[in-house]
Amino acid sequence: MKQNIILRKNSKNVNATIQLTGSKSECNRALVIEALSEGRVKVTNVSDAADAVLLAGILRSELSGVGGQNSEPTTQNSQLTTVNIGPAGTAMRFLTAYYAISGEEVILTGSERMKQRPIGILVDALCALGANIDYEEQDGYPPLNIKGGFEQKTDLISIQGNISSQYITALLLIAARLPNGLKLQIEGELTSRPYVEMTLSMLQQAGIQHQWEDNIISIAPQEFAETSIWVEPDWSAASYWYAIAALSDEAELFLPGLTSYSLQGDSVIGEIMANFGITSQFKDGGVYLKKEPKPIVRKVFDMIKCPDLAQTVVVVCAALGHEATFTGLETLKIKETDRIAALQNELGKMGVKLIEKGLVYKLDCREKFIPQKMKIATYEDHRMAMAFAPLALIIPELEVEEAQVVEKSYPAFWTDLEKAGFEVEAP
Ligand SMILES: O=C(O)C1=C[C@@H](OP(=O)(O)O)[C@@H](O)[C@H](O)C1
Ligand SMILES: C=C(OP(=O)(O)O)C(=O)O
Repeated sequence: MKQNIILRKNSKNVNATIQLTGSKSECNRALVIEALSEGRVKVTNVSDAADAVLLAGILRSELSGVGGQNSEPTTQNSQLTTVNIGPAGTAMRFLTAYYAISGEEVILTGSERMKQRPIGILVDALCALGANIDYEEQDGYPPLNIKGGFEQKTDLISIQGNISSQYITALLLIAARLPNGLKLQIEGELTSRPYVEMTLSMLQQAGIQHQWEDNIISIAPQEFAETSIWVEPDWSAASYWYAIAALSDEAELFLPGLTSYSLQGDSVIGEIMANFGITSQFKDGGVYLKKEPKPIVRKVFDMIKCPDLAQTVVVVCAALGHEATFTGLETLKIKETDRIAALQNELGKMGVKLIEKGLVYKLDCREKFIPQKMKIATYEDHRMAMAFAPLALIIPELEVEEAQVVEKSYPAFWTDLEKAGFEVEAP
């Protein structure tokens, strides 16, 4: 279903309790751990995010011995199983490592955009370890033909750290199941570092120990523990509620289940949004957000540890006319869309420029205006839809194209906005 929606919000006050679904990142790791543990580890609070539901469908049908042959994303011709993970980047990367050691031969593919998202660094690392993987179309990109017959050639692998942390996570997830374990040497800067820490913490919850010394992470061959992993609510999803609070006159929001000790690096949104007068109070098993207006002084935001928050924070700054500078946006061009170009196009509709100067991006709000109506294109990117939606607090009629994109990580987003007093209508 492709559907545009129109958002309106009569008052600038927001008061609601919103139960967010489970973290897509945590859930995707937990599902791979569950599958690799052959059922010793159980996942609870599985996310509603479409990417996680898809991955659960694939991996849980494998667990039950069906081999996924009749499930939706998995099709079988005479010899080969094809697994299609659509737009799910983490699932693509994690399954590449998973199938590399599983012994099955599969074609692993995804959406047209997925075929433009690089995977060569991970494939090279897996092949150096002993996997047999061929490219079906373009070298360095999905679809992949992942063959059986893994024979470990080495336990020491070097990997470039600045393109995507997902390659590193994918390798760490399978490390304990490798006959000789893994020593992973990370070369250069490590982008999205909290996601690697999340992986190691979750492996630890599942009984897998590691050492991290300088730039080498080591995991010995080990058995998974008999345990369960509870998936926390999604802090990246929470960021849109912080943005709503930041653009409101008065906001009192309660997000149950979120704690200050999260595995998710995106929990830093509380600290970021404190600059915009949003307080976070952790009590009653969740977080209360409150607007306490104050002048915005922070001028520089480094997003290298939390790239998924970039669109949220850039849009809030643009809406408030706060001419901030952003760093750490290098990975945004290879996500669901080129997020830099998408931001530039859509912010341009309100006269705001996002100017690229090498690795630094500056917002120029000198020609900013607030239109009566604005139509936002979403570029098959859930975060474009959700990051721009809070603008309905300042733009009388905000149309969001292909609003179903939110399903990737937060399917209830539009109904949650209705709960908070937004009008959500078909055009
Ligand atoms: O490991 C993960 O769950 C993720 C890592 C990040 O990707 P990169 O490491 O490619 O920046 C992030 O953007 C993505 O949404 C989820
Ligand atoms: C980049 C993202 O996801 P993925 O890489 O898993 O497609 C995201 O959710 O913002």
